[in-house]
Amino acid sequence: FPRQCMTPEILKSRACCPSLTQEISDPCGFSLGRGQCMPVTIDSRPHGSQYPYVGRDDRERWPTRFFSWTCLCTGNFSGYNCGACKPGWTGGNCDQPVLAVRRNVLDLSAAERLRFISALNMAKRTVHPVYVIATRRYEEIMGPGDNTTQFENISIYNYFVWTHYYSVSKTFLGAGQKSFEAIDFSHEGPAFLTWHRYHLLQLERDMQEMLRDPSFALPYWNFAIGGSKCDICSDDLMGARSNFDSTLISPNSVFSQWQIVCEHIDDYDTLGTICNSTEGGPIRRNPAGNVARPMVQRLPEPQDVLLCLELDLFDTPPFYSNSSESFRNSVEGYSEPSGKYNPIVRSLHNLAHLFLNGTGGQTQLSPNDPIFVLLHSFTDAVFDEWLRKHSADISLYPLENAPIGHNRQYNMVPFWPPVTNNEMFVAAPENLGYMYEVQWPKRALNITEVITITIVTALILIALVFAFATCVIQGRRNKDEWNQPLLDDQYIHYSEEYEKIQNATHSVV
Ligand SMILES: O=C1C=c2cc(C(=O)O)[nH]c2=CC1=O
Repeated sequence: FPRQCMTPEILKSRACCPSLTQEISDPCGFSLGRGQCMPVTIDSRPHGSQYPYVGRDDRERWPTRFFSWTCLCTGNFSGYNCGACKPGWTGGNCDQPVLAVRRNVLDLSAAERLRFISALNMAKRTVHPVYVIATRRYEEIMGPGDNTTQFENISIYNYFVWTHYYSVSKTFLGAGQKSFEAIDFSHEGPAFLTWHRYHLLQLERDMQEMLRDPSFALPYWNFAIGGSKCDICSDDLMGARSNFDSTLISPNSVFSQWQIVCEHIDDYDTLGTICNSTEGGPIRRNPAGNVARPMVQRLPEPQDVLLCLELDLFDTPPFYSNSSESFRNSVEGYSEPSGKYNPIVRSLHNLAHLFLNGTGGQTQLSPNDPIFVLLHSFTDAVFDEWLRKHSADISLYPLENAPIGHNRQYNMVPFWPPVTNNEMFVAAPENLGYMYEVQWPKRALNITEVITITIVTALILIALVFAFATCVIQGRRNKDEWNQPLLDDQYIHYSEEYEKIQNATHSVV
């Protein structure tokens, strides 16, 4: 939540509507016509049966356990106090369009690579200018004393890690009780794509602000290249493998110095606490090194992307990790790329995570490895291509009965101000101020097409051979017919000459 809202008084008031001017009684830039303080709207439709509790988790009916009033901004204004612009707009009045172009990280020049890595490193070291994180559940958020609350500052990049952690953490059911595990506000459901889209957009916008460059764009990693080589694991990009420890990053990369957050998952679950901003151990990464699971030692194939793009339905009941014929479940990677659910399969996004075999392969920790940013940028590019290719309408996104957090109108956890899944189910270039520069692979032919083309080619060849043979034979015949009279003429001619000579010879003799 915004730092400004974390005083005991504002928490108790249940309204987080900061002022944009210095005037306390002017919430949300109201006097400037930018917005006003309004009640939060929440999704009240039924969710799937996977989560059986009511009132046990702060993330239910998000964000109303904490706040029921928020800034609602007008026109192109947005943000926690309506001081920012909607994605795609910039300038003091948010009336200038801007488009960030997300490119293949391998296409960046040496200077662009350096700039991107330095920007990530700066985000890792810069305190988030707006948001602070809760380190306790709501029940324990106040104190110690009357004047404090359990919130901490965090860096821009670690905030990106923390929001992912918070969305996937288990439900604490009480001391000594096992936490409830079958809950995930950002995976295994339709919100997987919309949630991660907003997650990236938030980081991109935070970095744009940090760099004062509204056109800064996150690049992507096309992980669908097959084989077992991590092509972005070089020291000028995400860091090569260390020569000293094969599960660490080379000391020549700045990422070898990054320390991860949220690594004590078991402690949080047992104590009922929440990950804080304390940094700990290094990023671990061992691409293609999971010898116990040969299936995750290879990256997805280019054709896998094309297969999932063919699926017409965005998601299918039960809108979960066992959905079949679902574009979302295929690109997320719990089914075969062509849509068939298979419990032992890991494909596309999941396979890319598991291939990394380390920090980037564990859901509660994965964004600590900056490869996460590039991996999800490509996953989002596939989502955007699917939206475009199928001219997708919001009616394809389930309104109800998806797992908790995944219904169309649910406010994505833990983002503030509230933003629904609905709002991210739109084509990015026209609505969100960014686009992808991607060369999609060419479609491979299916078996019927291969057989048809082989037969047609064979028939054409036979026809050509036949036509050629006919021409040759015809040519010979014609040649005979043309030559015959000439020979005959000549023969007669020579015969006559010969006879004349013979006669002359005889008369001489
Ligand atoms: O970070 C992630 C790690 C994952 C591992 C799997 C899996 O299929 O086992 N899925 C994951 C998603 C992640 O986001």
